[in-house]
Amino acid sequence: MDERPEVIVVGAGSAGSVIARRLVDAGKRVLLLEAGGSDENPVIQDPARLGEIWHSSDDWDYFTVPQRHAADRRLHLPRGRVLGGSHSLNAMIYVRCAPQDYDHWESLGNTGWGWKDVLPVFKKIENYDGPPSDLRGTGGLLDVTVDYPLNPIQQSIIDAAVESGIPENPDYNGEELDGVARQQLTIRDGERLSTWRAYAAPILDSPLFTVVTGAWVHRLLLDGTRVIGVEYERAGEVIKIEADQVVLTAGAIDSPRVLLRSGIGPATELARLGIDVVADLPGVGENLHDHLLSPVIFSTDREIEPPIPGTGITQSHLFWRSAPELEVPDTQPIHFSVPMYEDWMEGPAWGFTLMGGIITPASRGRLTLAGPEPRAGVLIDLNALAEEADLLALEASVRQVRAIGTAPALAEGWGAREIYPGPEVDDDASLRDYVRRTVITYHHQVGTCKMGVDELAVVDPRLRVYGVTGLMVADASIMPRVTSGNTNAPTIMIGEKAAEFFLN
Ligand SMILES: Cc1cc2nc3c(=O)[nH]c(=O)nc-3n(C[C@H](O)[C@H](O)[C@H](O)COP(=O)(O)OP(=O)(O)OC[C@H]3O[C@@H](n4cnc5c(N)ncnc54)[C@H](O)[C@@H]3O)c2cc1C
Repeated sequence: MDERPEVIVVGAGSAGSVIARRLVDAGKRVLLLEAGGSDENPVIQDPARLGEIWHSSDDWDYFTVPQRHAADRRLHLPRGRVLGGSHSLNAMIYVRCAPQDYDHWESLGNTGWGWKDVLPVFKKIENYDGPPSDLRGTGGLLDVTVDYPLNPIQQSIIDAAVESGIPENPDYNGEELDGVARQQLTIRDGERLSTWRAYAAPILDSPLFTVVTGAWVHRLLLDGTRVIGVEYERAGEVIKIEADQVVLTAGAIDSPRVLLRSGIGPATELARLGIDVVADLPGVGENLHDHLLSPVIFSTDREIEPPIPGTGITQSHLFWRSAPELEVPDTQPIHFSVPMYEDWMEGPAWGFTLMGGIITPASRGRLTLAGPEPRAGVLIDLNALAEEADLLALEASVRQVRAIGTAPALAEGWGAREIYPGPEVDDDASLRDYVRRTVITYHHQVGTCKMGVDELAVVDPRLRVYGVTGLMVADASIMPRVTSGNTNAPTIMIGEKAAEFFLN
């Protein structure tokens, strides 16, 4: 870019790609800085190869600190370090989540974020190929498909859930979430469709748009409390670049990381790290939370087919309330056509996995810098399963999917036999122990730069960072409370809202 950018967007992930597109469309000169590289790797584009990218150079490959309530294990937190961000390595499931989630955000003082406000944004995003509905969008940039072939085991899992008393829901993004359903996926022509591909890549020819990959932003540049640009490292060189505005879209781990390195965060902690305090914002890195899973793995009498080309290893899930009085479903089991063994597990090559899962966690953790240097790393404490309520809900979800595995469509249709937890896990205490030993992330970290009007809020309801000017944060980190379901669609919505705020 020869001319000075008007806006620097940091991170070409789910939200950043959307914001960049909308700002360029509105005539802004945008520089998009992405730490990772191209998304041309065929593993990324093939929906069936989900997971192969973990621990590769396209994964930030974060780990938590040992989790006290999860058998002292360090949980792996893959995050996309590549164009498309985590949308380049996620399961592509599109869930708008519950209307009550957004009404709750609004009730916290976040005017403009209620369901009535965000529903039109979701409709604008979508190009949905399911049955027509006033609640769904069809002209958006992001293809959302339900029109794909199901692996036979996935159809049997849906049938078994119905046999267990769970209603089938033809559109969990419609009237209500509850029920078992085939997943709606962001796939186009059999290939992953990230927001990078759907929004940003088509405007690469624009003279207003510059994308720099391999550009790892170390910190913000400030003039007093005014953000005037960023400092980034590329191929060993440290580069400073100025702009009128900076939008941080580095995700729930890296956005707070950049803020902390820039002196924006809890004053006492920054002082301890030897970082000059620019703005004392005690909420930066706090309120970290995530959805959690625990696997139930079954063997089968007959071989399960590998994924049909262009489809993935998970194609169905269900939303269920572990207590009927709950306002929204608190569990979301997800179903895989393969056995998802942990390192210490063994079993046959084919089988299937029903993951028990919780989506309204009460536990809250935090993250902070391990040291002041960019490479010092980050200490991530999810505090997984710290709250009894989370354990109870996850145990209920595991019990439910164990029962689904015994329904005729699976037990008789496939000879399904539970191998993990297995028959020896037959009472409450051993189930609790199993859940603590096997809990893993659902990959939905949020909340570390939360939006709000209280003393722990990092951004205001228009996503401007408190205490400084010229800076927005607009990604999954701003969610005050995680949505009841997968976080990609909500994050894309946040990107769209951020662009609207920026331009108006
Ligand atoms: C394995 C996995 C599976 C998932 N499955 C699903 C799913 O099926 N459905 C769903 O709804 N959600 C899913 N999620 C969650 C969803 O993908 C995320 O919530 C969403 O992508 C978050 O978007 P974001 O914009 O906040 O961050 P990201 O998409 O992670 O984008 C952040 C970007 O910023 C870049 N970046 C970070 N730091 C810097 C820096 N300092 N300088 C420059 N660039 C930087 C990163 O490389 C990245 O490209 C999954 C996540 C994972 C990891």
